Amino acid sequence: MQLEVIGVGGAGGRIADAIAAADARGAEDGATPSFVGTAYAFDTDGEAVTALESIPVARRHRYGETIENGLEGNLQEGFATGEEYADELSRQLDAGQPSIADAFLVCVGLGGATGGGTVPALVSNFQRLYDAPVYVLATLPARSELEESADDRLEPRAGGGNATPDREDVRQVRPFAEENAVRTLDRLDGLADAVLCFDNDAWVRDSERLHDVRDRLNADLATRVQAFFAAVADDAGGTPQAESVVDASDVRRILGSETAVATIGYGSQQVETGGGSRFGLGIFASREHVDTGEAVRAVETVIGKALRGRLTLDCEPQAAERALLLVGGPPAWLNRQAIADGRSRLESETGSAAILTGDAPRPEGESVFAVVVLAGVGSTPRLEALREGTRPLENRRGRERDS
Ligand SMILES: Nc1nc2c(ncn2[C@@H]2O[C@H](COP(=O)(O)OP(=O)(O)OP(=O)(O)O)[C@@H](O)[C@H]2O)c(=O)[nH]1
Repeated sequence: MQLEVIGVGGAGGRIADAIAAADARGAEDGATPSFVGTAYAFDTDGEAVTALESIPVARRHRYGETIENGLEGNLQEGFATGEEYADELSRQLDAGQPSIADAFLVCVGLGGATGGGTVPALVSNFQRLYDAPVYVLATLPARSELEESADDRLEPRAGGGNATPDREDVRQVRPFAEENAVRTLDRLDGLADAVLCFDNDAWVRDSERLHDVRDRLNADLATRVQAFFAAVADDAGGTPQAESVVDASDVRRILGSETAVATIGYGSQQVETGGGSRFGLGIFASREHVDTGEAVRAVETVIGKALRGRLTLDCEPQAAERALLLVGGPPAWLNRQAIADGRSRLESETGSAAILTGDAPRPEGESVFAVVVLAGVGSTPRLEALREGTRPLENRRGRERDS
């Protein structure tokens, strides 16, 4: 499946960059089919786009030249900027092949103003211009961002003890991040076909600051995005030897077109492939004999990890209206019965009959993996808490407006 990947704002750009990097690595070592058509990064912050590594410079676009260093959390300004620049940004996609994309994946960190402000107008434009679905990949803010910690205040500065926070530190404290996130989600309602969520709060450990670990988080997220979309067949002939092919229209059915929230689970395990891989010997891996019991255990293990490990957004499987299971790896390891059992397990854990299963043979692969996509998960505890946390403020504003 081919995606146009568009990162907007600081987080969006970095996540799109991490996805582009994963795609390039997969294509280079021949283990994973490429799934990124063209990747773009759009930001009001010139420094942030300059710092990217994998998206070609010509596909990075700084907009809003009069805005000096990003919008620093002012979402109202963000929405106005988004409306103003959506056409300019949409035109950037003419450099790629948007008309043949199977879908658009718009990446954004909810909580800021640039990405959260621009993405609704951009998604609306894409819906008008193209037939393919527009999925939003959105991070939810970490609670630790909401206020400055004592550590931040006391942290010694290089060159001698000045506790005045620099610009980067100031931007790590986002008191309105949750409120902004909810407002952007509300704006996306009815515009995006689906919203794939990644909850920063659940992925940052207590002792860590998001800023310090964001590359790790982005790489983890990119791994999941790649495992999912690269396992979906292209129109151009399907995944080689897949017994059960899932294509872009199946993904469309699972993710839906009504801005359903989706979450991704992932598990992988290295397996013995008889030494073949990079140098074209991988074909032997697909032919070699693999002990059936071992193959069954590997498939069961990765499906268990995908279902019971950490999801990109925590939820109970039974909250899902629809679900997709993709199992990939060296063909000899893809035990059909174990995959069928995984499907039954997914059916019973979600209680949903709307389940699709596919396999993704990777002759050059050295691990077995499973991706579970739970879609239509509704209001998860985390999303509810976000909305609850921001409600008093909204009510207060409502009352202020009314008075
Ligand atoms: N996973 C992840 N989350 C990030 C990253 N950077 C920022 N975030 C999250 O995304 C939210 C928005 O931050 P940015 O994307 O930098 O903000 P922006 O859209 O550029 O908007 P302004 O800085 O307000 O102009 C933050 O509140 C964080 O929760 C990142 O690299 N990875």
